[in-house]
Amino acid sequence: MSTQPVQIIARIRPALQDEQTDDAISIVPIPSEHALTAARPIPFTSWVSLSSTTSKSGAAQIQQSQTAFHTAFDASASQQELFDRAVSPHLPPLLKGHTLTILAYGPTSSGKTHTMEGSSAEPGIIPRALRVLFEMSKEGKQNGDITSFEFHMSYLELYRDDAFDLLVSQKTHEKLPIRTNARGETFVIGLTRAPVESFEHWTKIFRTASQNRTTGATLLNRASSRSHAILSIEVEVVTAPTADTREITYVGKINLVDLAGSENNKHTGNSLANPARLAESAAINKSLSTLGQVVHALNTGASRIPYRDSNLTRLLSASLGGKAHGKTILLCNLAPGVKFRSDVLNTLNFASRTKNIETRTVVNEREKPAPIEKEYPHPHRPPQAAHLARRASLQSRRTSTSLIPGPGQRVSSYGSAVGSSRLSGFGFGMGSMSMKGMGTGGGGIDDTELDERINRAVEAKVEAEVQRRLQERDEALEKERQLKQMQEEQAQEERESSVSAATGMQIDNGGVFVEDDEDLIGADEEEQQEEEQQEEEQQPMDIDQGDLKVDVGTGAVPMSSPMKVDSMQSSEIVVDGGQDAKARMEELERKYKEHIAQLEAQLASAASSSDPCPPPPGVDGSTSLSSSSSSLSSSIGDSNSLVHTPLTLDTGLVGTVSEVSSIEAMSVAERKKAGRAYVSLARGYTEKNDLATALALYRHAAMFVPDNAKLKERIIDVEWAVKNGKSYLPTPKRQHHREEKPKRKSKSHPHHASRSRSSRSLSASHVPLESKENGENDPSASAAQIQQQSLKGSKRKRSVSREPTPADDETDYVFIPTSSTAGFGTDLGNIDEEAEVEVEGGGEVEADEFGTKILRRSPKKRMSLRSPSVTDKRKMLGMSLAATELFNHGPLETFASHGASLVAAVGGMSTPGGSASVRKTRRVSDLAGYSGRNMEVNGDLEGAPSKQKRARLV
Ligand SMILES: Nc1ncnc2c1ncn2[C@@H]1O[C@H](COP(=O)(O)OP(=O)(O)OP(=O)(O)O)[C@@H](O)[C@H]1O
Repeated sequence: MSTQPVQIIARIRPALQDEQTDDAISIVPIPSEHALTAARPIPFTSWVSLSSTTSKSGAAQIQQSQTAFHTAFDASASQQELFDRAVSPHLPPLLKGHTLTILAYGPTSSGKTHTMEGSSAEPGIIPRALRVLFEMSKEGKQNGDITSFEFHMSYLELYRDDAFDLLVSQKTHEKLPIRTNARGETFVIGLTRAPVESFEHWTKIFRTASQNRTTGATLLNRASSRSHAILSIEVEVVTAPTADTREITYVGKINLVDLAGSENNKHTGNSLANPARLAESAAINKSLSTLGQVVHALNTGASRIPYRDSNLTRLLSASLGGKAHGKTILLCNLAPGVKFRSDVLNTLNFASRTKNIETRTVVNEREKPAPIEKEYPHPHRPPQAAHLARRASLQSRRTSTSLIPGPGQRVSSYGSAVGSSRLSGFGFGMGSMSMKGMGTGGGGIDDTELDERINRAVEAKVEAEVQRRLQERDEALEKERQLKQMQEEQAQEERESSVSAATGMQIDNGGVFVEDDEDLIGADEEEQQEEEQQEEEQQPMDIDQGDLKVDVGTGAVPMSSPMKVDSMQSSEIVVDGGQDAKARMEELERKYKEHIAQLEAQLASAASSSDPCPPPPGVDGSTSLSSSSSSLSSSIGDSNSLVHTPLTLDTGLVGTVSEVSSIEAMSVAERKKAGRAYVSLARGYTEKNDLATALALYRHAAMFVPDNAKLKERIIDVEWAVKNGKSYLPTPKRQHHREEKPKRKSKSHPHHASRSRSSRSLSASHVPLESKENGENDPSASAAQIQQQSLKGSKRKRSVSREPTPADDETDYVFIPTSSTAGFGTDLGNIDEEAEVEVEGGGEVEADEFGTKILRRSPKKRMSLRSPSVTDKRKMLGMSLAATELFNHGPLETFASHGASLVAAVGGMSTPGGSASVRKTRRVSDLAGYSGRNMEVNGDLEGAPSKQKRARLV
């Protein structure tokens, strides 16, 4: 591919009327010796000499400049002479697929428009070139060299750097978008591409279009062009086939650019009085400045050519520099006179830089595809066919760089342009075209395809943008959701804390729990944790947004209606489900009390009879819990709805079918809890020496934990004692301090104080069972005494007067309720403070940090402190509510396995608290069975009775 420099041509116009003539600018032919003696002939023929001038002070204002031009025309040169010497020689190649670009450059009023367009009397380069092109085409057709030819034209102006279609009426034309594709090819979207039938036809179109161009009057030019005008003529010529070649289609193009002139506002008279004119001037000068920068960058070999800095340079990029192809002529119009000296100097400098720019010569041709491809489809294509096909493919590829579309679909609004269409693209470069014949030739890009490509590209970009925004929105929503979830979790934790506080259940370092028969059931620390975890997983109880939904796992009886728990209430659960719920709770409480009273009556009856567990009223002996016909579970609830079939387990225990099935449905943790509850209850009877009842309860406990060896041994021991009429008292339980769990969540809450008080109320409810019947050892009474004493003392350290009781010899530890004599409801007001309490009269009372005081009679034995986990508390609450619900509505099967044990455990400890003062807090927590389990004063039930134990028992 050959290259060629930009042709630099100068033309100085004659002085106009009223213009002074001087010799400031002169054209001097280059002496022959300069041109011919050089080793390489100098292609320039003329020098344009700019004489120096001096100011009044004598200093040189403008240095003399001599710029060599390929061709220079003085004021005497006619339009015809200019055309013949500078343009005409370059036209024939257009019919062979070449591209020619002519740029008219120079200051305003230097004769650019005159040179390009001219007048009817003195036509300029454009009409002359068109006439010649038509004539050559016709001549070629006449002599048979050309089969056919077609002309198309487009005409646009860049007004203030915006493109407007001059083939559209100025009233309706609108700014057209200019696009540059990935290959750096620039085109104008929607530009009309009008077919031209003849030179006359073209003249008519062009004349009308030129009237659409924006012009304005300045001091220098009454019809000054205010825009850059670009006329593009495409010439498609189909040559006739010869003996050696087939039919070839050439697509040549000539771009004729009439640039607006650089303006000196001092000379043109543009002022603030006419801001629009100033803006036009600024736009013109800016675009020309960018053009100069582009030329300078090309000259200096800069890595970046600022084509994109203006639409003018974008559109001229195909004619200037790197990717430019075709021949480019820079026609520098010069104006005479001192007045134009500086503008002329700038033009000369521009020309001087431009002449070093080279463009590539590219021929845009397309040979008619050989039909052989159809006759010899691949892979059986003969060598000749393959060669032709490859050649055609290469041609197509070469022409596929074209941005000039084929016949457009859009009908031009240009009146006389019959069959005209809107160009969807516009380009300058050689070979940058795909003409009408391209479609049949299979190469190039036609209008439709180009539009489709553009649409696809735009759609892809739009889609990508939409996707990006959607993703951003999704991310924002996800963040919002996560934030909301975090807030909900936080709120729920606070609610749980509040609920725990309301029920008297501590989340952190809760109340004191005395380890009872855990060892009997086998709940060591590790197992406890595992159990809690299991509970966490199995426990579907959910506290959400104030709705307390209770489900107690496998033995679950969901609440028929979620109750709102108002966490703001302390000391007791306040059912915030309206008056109905409140009434229902009161009804449940009433029924609960009735059952407690009933149970106590049964127990009292059992104690006075030989049957340790007499059936409740209305229940016959078949509904037994044990072989001794105890019917504790059946005594609770409506027994008529049960099928009580005695069932003997391998433990020797008997339960009902329904109860066994319910037990089977329970989780391991639930079974253990139920077992512990029964063991606790049994212990109470053991300590009352009601061994028959205790045995029945132990056996029933074994139904829940049939594999517990310790429990089996306990049963054997008790059976032995019953059988032999001996008393039996379990060895005091080994005590140990269970490590308190770290706080799960400790959040600052305004109700912490009340929460603590409520928890202490629960702690105060931890009254040992043995105190029930032992008046002297009644912890309530003791607590009253101690409390009265403690109130007299200091907050931090008080002396407590307490007389040793006989029971102290048997019971190692006594719980001292600190809240009230009844153990519930009344706060002392000083229980927030940790206190050490000295016990007068032997022993000492310790208080945990929550105020629950423990009388330690023997320093050898200590209480075991354990805090319930959150899971415990949840379950406690859930089970208690479920049990309460079961009282009223639930199936007895479930209640028999859950509620019976719970209520039974509660029944053994309720009396000390005083039923009259039972509050909801107590009711709920007690119903959970937790209090009964943990309040038990222990004996050590580890292992089978030793010989010493047996001896003692005997
Ligand atoms: N070679 C010439 N012979 C006679 N008159 C000329 C010649 N060149 C220019 N003129 C006259 O000079 C005046 C200005 O010319 P023209 O409008 O072509 O300048 P221009 O460079 O196009 O100005 P602008 O940049 O402001 O559009 C016109 O009246 C035109 O007829």
